[in-house]
Amino acid sequence: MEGTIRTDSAPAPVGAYPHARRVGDLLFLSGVGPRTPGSNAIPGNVHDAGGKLLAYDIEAQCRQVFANVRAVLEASGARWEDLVDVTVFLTDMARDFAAYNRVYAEHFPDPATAPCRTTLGITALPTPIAIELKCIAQSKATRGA
Ligand SMILES: N/C(=C\C=C\C(=O)O)C(=O)O
Repeated sequence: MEGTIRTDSAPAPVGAYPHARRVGDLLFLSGVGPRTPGSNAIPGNVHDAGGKLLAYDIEAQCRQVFANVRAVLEASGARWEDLVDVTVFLTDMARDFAAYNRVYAEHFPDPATAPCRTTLGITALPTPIAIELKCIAQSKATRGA
């Protein structure tokens, strides 16, 4: 079955898009960052009294963004192992690649079964986050939405 997926288990979209869309046996996820579902808080972010971002924790953001991807997959009836392609956007490649790469490997310990991956450095993301993931999974509609 084809259609869109939206779930309260992942951070609310910041625009006019669903969390995911199924087309045949493929599931396309919208870009998702490390906002906490419900509160929208970004784990590890430190702000001054005026709300200016003073510091962030890339490891905490990585762990939350992977949790958010998992939540969208599960809401779609898919599993972590169904991921086939992951595009990762980092706002500061020089500062964050090593920590991100380490946490990534914890989540995909075996390269033989891991999804394809592409990592890009970009100048900005729509929310005050340092990482965003764009994922495609293969998952039969019979397993879920
Ligand atoms: N996917 C988009 C933004 C996601 C932001 C976030 O999860 O914090 C978009 O604007 O296309």
